[in-house]
Amino acid sequence: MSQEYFSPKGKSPLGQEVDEASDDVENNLPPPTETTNTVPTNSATPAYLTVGTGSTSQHAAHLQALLDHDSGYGGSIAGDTAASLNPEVARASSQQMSDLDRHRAQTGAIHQLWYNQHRVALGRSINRVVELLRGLQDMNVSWPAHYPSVQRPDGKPLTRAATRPDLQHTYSTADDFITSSSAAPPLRRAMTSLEGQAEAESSKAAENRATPEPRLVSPQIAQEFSILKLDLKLGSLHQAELVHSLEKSSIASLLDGKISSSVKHLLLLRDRIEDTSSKVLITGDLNAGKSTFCNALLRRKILPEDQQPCTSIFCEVLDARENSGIEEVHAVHKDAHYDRNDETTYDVFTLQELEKLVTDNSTYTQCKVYVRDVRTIDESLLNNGVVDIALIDAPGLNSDTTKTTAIFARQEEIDVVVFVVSAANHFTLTAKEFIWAAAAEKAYLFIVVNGFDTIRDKERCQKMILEQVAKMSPRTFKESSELVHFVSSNAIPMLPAPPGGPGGSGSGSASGGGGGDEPGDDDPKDKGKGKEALRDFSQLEQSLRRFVLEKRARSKLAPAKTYLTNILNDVNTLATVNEEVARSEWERVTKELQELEPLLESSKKAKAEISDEVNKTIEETCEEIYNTSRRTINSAIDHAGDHTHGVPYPGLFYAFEYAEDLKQAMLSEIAASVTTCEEHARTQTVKGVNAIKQLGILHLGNEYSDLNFRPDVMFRRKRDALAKQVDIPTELLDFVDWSTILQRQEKVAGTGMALTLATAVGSQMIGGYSWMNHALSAVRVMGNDNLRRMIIPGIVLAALTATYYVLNQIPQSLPHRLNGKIATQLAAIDYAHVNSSRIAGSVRKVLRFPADSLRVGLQRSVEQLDSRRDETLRVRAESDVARKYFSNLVRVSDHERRTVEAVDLDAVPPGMQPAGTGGLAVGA
Ligand SMILES: Nc1nc2c(ncn2[C@@H]2O[C@H](COP(=O)(O)OP(=O)(O)OP(=O)(O)O)[C@@H](O)[C@H]2O)c(=O)[nH]1
Repeated sequence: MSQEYFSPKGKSPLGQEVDEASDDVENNLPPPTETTNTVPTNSATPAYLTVGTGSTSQHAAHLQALLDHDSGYGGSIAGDTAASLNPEVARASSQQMSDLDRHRAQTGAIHQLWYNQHRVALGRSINRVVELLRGLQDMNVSWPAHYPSVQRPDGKPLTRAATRPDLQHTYSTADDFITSSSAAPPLRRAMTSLEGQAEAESSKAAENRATPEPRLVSPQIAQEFSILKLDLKLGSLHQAELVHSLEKSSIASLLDGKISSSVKHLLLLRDRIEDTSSKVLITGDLNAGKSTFCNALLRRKILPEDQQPCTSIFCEVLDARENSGIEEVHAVHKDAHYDRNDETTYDVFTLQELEKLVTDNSTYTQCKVYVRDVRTIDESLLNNGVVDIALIDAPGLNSDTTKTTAIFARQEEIDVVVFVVSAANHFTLTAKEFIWAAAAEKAYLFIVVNGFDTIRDKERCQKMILEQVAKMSPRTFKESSELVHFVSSNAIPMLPAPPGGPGGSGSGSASGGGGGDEPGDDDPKDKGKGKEALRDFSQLEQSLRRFVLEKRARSKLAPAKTYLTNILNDVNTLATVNEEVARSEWERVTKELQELEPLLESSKKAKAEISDEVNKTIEETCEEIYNTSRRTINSAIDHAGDHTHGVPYPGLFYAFEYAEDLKQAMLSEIAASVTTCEEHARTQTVKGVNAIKQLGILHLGNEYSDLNFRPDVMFRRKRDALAKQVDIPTELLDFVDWSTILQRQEKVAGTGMALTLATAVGSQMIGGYSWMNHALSAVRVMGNDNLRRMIIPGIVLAALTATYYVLNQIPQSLPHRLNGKIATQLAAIDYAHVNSSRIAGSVRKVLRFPADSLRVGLQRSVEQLDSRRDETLRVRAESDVARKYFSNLVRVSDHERRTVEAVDLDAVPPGMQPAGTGGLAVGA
């Protein structure tokens, strides 16, 4: 306990000098009219009230109440220890103090209540935002969230006149967005097809489609996003190139990663605001005096100071009470998660070994330095009785460490970032970069301009530094009197170290310059400077204490509030964009569906109708071809014997050859009729194919695949050769055309005996009965003798005549005779039917190809329309869910954002006076 180190005589641990310094400082205060201090200086009121240029009793009471209430140390005494420990003084003011105590307790309670309200409000907001983000993550899986894209492929920014739906940078707020979206063309997902494009597109299909233009955050929108902004500074690729190269799925997974880390961050923030400890990160340029500043805060030389860069690891200075009161160093192993109760995660060193430890950074990345703060709870930062504070001395910023420190600073457990800058060097580029980054994360920075003792023109230095601060962190500048301090850390005298502890030899720091007992300090000029430096430093300490303690709502809750506001802004922007996209997609697919439904119905109907029509066409064509072929072939068979086919009759001796030639000619003629039928069938087939093709083009358009029909290939195999295989042997009787002869005989009967005889002779050959009757009647007419004399020559004559006649009739009779035989044989094999069927069959086969193709095409078209409708329905359902989800998200995130914004951390708790710049201490 710090009280342990109080002088038994009631002296300050600093000795008389401190009292003097305080007195001197008080003497330097402006007249009471300017800074009303109603608290008597000899009261038990903290002596720090006398430090600075002015304060009010309310603020003193406020801080004291805060300390009393929060610390549980009751009316702990601060500042002027001589006065505070004087029992006389305490007794004299006991009555007055009891009122003051009550007031303090009251204001403390109010403050605590006020703080708790804010803490609970932000804690609940964090829970709700985590839920929102998890919901968004789920949604991002089923409906990959759209990142607005306004970047044109040609790099030119979009104008309002641009036809493509876009997002303008004016969409920074929901209201702006709505206004601009009403004027601008509707937003679309970059992957969404434009209006008029027939095909519906699902998220999945969209994923697979090539990205026509970047879908990522445009430079403008990128400005809008702070947390969900996708970090594209990867590799050597230029950001624009990277944007172009990313697919929707990649963006979705990048966003998912961002949301996950944001949820993690929020959970840590929640833990953090529930936690009563506070961490102060002390960072700055190399050799700016960070370690010296830390030591000055502790009033002990704990951390090594050197003119050359020496701090290479993060040193976290904690109250030794957190380590069972033991002062030691825990050097945390690389990659190990520090656990004080697990000694395998660290090595233990003494405080004296710290110097060696911080300069050797090969083994450890950070160390925990447990020290006993020798100061009182109202002076001490570590041992303040309210919250557990840890000071973290970071390595100096350089190109290697800046990123690490920036990451460190961004950690949610860092409540306050104290930036130490050398008064001589001002802000370096690295320092500026760091502050810019940190200012985005932490609402306020605490800036310590160190080494002020080395500056001659102090005013100019202050002016220049403040100008720089204004540019880098306007909010910090606005409260510069509280947040920007010009000090000389090495001028702060060290207190005696607690028994067994190092540092605090009672002298100033190594470089001297400050108070202490060192020789030379007797110089009144130096003494004056030392007191001035001490006063400035005390003011800094008070501000820092206020910043960490009194305003811990701000320092502790502000990061949570800032982060919540930022993430809710991002979520709101993202939700607004996606609601628009989902709505326009829903409208598009709904319209598309209205066109698709009747198209599908008519396609189905057309498919059935066309199928019937094509079947009918095929059947009719084939029937016509069959009938025509059969008629033609039959006719050819019937009339094959009507003429000699140009075959010359070579005479009796070649009658058999003649018959053979004739037969072939007749068969050829019949075969030719088959070819004619095939020709006809070919022509009809071409017509049929064309008719089907027309139907295909009409109903399927370009999708109808032409089968490249070649009519010349039809009927290549001569199946009609069958006719040539007809075997008809020529017989003698074939040469006699009995029917002709009989006709003739009937015409000439009774007119010539010779003919009658010849006929009779001939009839003998067939043994006809009627001829006998004729012969008997002739015998009766001529008498037996005459008959006997005539009979022989008559018979000869008749025979000769008949032979002559028959031989003469061959060219006329043979074709008929042969034709009859051929017809009989062809009828036996059903030649006409077989060929007609074959031809019609071929035609059917040929026509079936385009018909089947048409049917398949129509079926495919119906199926495609069907699946397009299903897909469109799916997209509509998806976008409907997305539309409702994002519209709700817009509302909820906006409401939540307002709830968070309503948590006014800067406001003064009700019933309490403002504790700002006019507070306990006025800045330098
Ligand atoms: N004149 C003067 N010198 C100072 C002041 N503060 C620190 N120094 C000196 O500056 C040098 C560097 O101080 P450190 O505290 O080691 O600086 P640091 O920023 O911790 O250094 P690294 O952590 O190594 O970057 C030391 O020699 C200090 O004595 C100051 O206010 N005035």
